Amino acid sequence: MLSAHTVGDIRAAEEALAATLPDGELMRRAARGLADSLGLIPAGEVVVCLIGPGNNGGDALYAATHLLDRGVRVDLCLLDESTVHAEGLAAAQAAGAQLVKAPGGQHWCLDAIFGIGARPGLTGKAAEWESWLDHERPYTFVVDVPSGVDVDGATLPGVHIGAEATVTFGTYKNALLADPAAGAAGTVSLVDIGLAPHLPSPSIEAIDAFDGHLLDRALPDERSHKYSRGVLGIAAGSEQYAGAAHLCVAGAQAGLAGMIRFVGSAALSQRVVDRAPEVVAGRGRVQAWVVGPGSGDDAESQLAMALEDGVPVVVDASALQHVPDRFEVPALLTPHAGELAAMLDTTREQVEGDPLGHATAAAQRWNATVLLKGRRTLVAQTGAPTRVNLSGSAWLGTAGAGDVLAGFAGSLLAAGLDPRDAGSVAAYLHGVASVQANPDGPIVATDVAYALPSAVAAFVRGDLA
Ligand SMILES: NC(=O)C1=CN([C@@H]2O[C@H](COP(=O)(O)OP(=O)(O)OC[C@H]3O[C@@H](n4cnc5c(N)ncnc54)[C@H](OP(=O)(O)O)[C@@H]3O)[C@@H](O)[C@H]2O)[C@@H](O)CC1
Ligand SMILES: Nc1ncnc2c1ncn2[C@@H]1O[C@H](COP(=O)(O)OP(=O)(O)O)[C@@H](O)[C@H]1O
Repeated sequence: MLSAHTVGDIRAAEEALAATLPDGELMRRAARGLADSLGLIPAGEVVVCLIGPGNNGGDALYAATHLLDRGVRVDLCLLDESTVHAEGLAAAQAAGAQLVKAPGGQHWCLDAIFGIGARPGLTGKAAEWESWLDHERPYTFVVDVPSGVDVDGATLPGVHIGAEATVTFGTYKNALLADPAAGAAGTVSLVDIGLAPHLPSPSIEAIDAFDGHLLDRALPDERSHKYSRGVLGIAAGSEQYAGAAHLCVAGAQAGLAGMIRFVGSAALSQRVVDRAPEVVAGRGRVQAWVVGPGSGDDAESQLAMALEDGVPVVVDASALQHVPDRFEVPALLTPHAGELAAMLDTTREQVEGDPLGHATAAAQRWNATVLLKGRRTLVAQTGAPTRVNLSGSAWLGTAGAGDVLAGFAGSLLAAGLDPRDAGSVAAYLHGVASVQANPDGPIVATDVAYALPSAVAAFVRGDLA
């Protein structure tokens, strides 16, 4: 699991760690790690370092001494000569760095304007540097966090640096994992400065290939039978969106439940069973429900029916318009940004501008786990670190992919995972399966469903690493 922490928690941990170390040791570790991560810059090239007033600038100045040692040339632009990290500047200049008035002509750039001490938005000279970057597009590395982003909120309230790569220290920051800020960071690498023992529980987590154990308690064993593995009820699809029923069932069949019951019109049920003969049509006892994919006008009555059973429920698509005031059963709501905007009576742009804030608010508002779909899908639940999904690619933005996800998540819920694990593991494996189905190329939602069972197996075996 990758984890991110808030600025307040990082500062407290850095203080505790620094108290155990000689003066300046933390910055030396950061600078060494940063320089190692800049190995891509060939000797003889010129890198322009944009240096701000704090320790973030200090890190870059000490890293510059290592770059100069291996033959990279370094130009320094100072935001303010009177507040720059003086020892760092002296060290960089002694090693051969040149002061320049403004960036110009360099093909490589290091953003060390602000780190975790930043207020969001760049103005003045820093904003002028950003327009140069935007125009000239040198290959840009960021030190710790892209300058100008909202580090904890992961939003982009004003002018900010956008980069190819970010080198961060100690732990991830919210802005490096969650969108839209994560989109400005490029590829992120983490330098270990010894902070881990001093960090509290994270603000954000991301499942990775080593988290297959999350499925352990929902796996079948030799004593299992179809009922003990969990039965999933699905109320999905309609005359207008018959395909959603098939896709939701296909997603569910790739999960861990032992059986699926489908509830819908006689004609639709017949079509579902024709395609998936393992599915049982009609109501019966279930351990979880999925309601809403393609349900259209039937969504309200289907959700009421599912809630009567008092079991965990996945609420998707049209059923999201009919959620109760507060959920009394474990609930996983799976909106995309447009659907969450309608639920919260705001706009899609507002949700996309602050997914973390809106997903968290919705989780609190409805007493539910909220899985907000997008490039970086979030799974928010009050009182627990929000999970962000890092797997998948833009090819997954294809019709019906959400229906597959809802069915798959429901199947994990029926098999015994809680809504947060069910939603976040489902999003992770859905992304993995989409890439495995056709790396770097087009896919349809059915391809994702067909690739899921082997993604599940590889995750459980630890073979995705
Ligand atoms: N702590 C440690 O032990 C370690 C820390 N490390 C490194 O230190 C970094 C944090 O350093 P830092 O605390 O000095 O903050 P940093 O972001 O460099 O600058 C803050 C200054 O910028 C100013 N300012 C901010 N926003 C602004 C704006 N929009 N426009 C204009 N001005 C603005 C702000 O002004 P103020 O808000 O006070 O008015 C203040 O003067 C961290 O990211 C990592 O790189 C590593 O070495 C590992 C060990
Ligand atoms: N740019 C993207 N990168 C990665 N995943 C994406 C991207 N855009 C959409 N997705 C994923 O694709 C799926 C789309 O679901 P949804 O919007 O509900 O589509 P549908 O209603 O057609 O099923 C979600 O899992 C979402 O996270």
